[in-house]
Amino acid sequence: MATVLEQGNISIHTENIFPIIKKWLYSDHEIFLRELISNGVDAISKLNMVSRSSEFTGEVGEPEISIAIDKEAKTLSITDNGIGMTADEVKKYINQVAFSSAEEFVTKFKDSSDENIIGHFGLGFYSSFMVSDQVEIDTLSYQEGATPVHWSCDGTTTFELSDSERTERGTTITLHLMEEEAEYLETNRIQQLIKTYCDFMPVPIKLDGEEANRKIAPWKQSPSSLTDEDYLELYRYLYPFQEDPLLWVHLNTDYPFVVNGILYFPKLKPDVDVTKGQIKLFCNQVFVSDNCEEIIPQFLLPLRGVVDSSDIPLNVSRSFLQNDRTVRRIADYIAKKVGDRLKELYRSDKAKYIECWQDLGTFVKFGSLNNDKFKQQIADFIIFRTTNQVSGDEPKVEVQAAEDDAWQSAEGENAAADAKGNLYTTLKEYLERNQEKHENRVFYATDEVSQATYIDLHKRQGLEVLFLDSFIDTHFVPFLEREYSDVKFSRVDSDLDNTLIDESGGDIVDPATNQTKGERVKELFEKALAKPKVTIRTDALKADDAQTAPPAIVLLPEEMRRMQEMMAMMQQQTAQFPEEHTLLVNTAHPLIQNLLDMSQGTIVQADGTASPTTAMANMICQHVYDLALMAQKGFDADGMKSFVERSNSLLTGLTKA
Ligand SMILES: Nc1ncnc2c1ncn2[C@@H]1O[C@H](COP(=O)(O)OP(=O)(O)OP(=O)(O)O)[C@@H](O)[C@H]1O
Repeated sequence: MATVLEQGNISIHTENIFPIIKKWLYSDHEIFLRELISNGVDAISKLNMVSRSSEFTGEVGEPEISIAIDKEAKTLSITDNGIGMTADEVKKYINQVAFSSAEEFVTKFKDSSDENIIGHFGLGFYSSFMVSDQVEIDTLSYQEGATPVHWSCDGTTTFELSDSERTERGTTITLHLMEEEAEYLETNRIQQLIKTYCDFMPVPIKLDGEEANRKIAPWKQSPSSLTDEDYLELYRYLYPFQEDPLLWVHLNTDYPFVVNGILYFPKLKPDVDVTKGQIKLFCNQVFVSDNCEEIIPQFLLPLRGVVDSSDIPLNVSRSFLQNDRTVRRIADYIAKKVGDRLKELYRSDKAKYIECWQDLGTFVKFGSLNNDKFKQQIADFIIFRTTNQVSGDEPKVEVQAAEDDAWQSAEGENAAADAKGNLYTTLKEYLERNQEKHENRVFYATDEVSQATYIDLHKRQGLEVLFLDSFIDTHFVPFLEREYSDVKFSRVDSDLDNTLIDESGGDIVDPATNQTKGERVKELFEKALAKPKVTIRTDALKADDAQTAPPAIVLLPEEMRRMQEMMAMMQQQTAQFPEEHTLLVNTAHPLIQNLLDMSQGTIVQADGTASPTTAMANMICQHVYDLALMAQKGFDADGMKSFVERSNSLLTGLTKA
């Protein structure tokens, strides 16, 4: 073991460290006002504590902090009618940097009050030297027989303590502002600082005799004492000119840490940068910062509102915060409360839940992708718009008031409708409902317009389709597949389910050609299209009336399409329509039958060119293909050009006498 040569205390040279404290302790000069007003509020809280403990029997009076500007003398003064200081206390707490009275005080009076003390580090007062050449304190303690004290310091390590003329209990701090800090002699500037930092402090702050702060912090009140209007009013005040929020969560806990706050779910605007938090961080009603990024879990950043906690260490580096155990537990607590609120809304007012789903959905999905605990908490409350219909011509479910269960469709199934009559379901309900028809298989659509033909095809055969059509769903489908590993998710335009195919007719071999109908159609299209990358598949699609199913549809194999989408996303491009795809020709459609009949009559002419009928049949094949592409929005500019040209020549051919 090494021998200890010497032990001792590390010393600090005040002359060297003092300029650092004054200059670098806080990044913004303007926070000096927040620190001095906080000290005033603390002094008033302390007086309340003392008076409740019966140590002080005098008149407490109306608490007040007043700010006065003297432009001529270039001074700014902050006066409170709080506890004041004796000469000894000034020596103890002011002359000793980094020595706060808070701990001593709270320990001594812990039984007599629930007041919060803001300052704890014993540094805030010295921020006044960031903007002043000289600072004076004029103070009179509440203690009986106390004499008023005057303290003055010009920013060096020497001070002066003398008697004062003061007659009223409390403290006045007078700052002699530096030349370059003259902005703090402007009433507007001070007003703005009070609004920013001290608006919700519980004591009236008077500037030029007028009260300049709101005083009431609704998040510190009990939720039962607040009306919806109170919550909305606070939101409108904090975020003016914004649409009203969808709903809110009131955070309110004292143990094992103190957190109060109100978080609002805003309507998500596409132009809002969700990586930049808009939640305001407070500590004992004092505004600290406009971003809570280190404290709030990332997926909650789109939320707005207030988080107020005296347990978040504010004077440490922000990156350190993320690793702080209490901060992590606070973050978990907030996430859980948000999940609870959604769960509660889902259970108590589904109509509203659905109404908000457009915005909530993105948020919930983002949260599920990013936070495991939240995912587990919310899993059963993720809903999807569905094609599931109320049977027959019965009217669709009306959105109902909370007391009625809007989830119940006319059929008594678990689905609910929004104001437009669109029905919603959870995945669990979908799987249960469709267990017999297609167990562990989910059909989904990502674009109601371009996939309309396919959706219709599924609907007509009684197959339920879910809409996964928001931008986040590209990531959400693979996530669902991981979560429900035994369930297969197929987009409506990928491989068709067997239930959509009519196998009753069989495909009989025609003795004349020795080919089945399917084989003949395939050959016809392969020749006409001459596109080796397009696979021709033939099937008879089920339909009540053969005309209602399309003559052909384009299918994009699920895996291949996803791969392409992913590549496009990585290259930050929009996915192109894949060259490789399948054209399913519906052999049950009369048009295809006609086409086959027509092509049978074709003969190769003596000069080797195709007869007019062959040319027409080719054109129709191409046209059928283009129509299928069109239904899929799979056209490019060249495709559109040749489609128009061909349409014109087809019509010309048809109109020829
Ligand atoms: N207006 C005041 N009235 C009475 N006491 C005061 C006043 N201002 C400061 N003090 C005393 O001086 C001490 C040091 O104040 P300072 O602002 O430096 O630190 P703090 O408020 O304790 O902590 P923090 O650095 O977190 O603000 C306080 O703890 C308090 O005892």
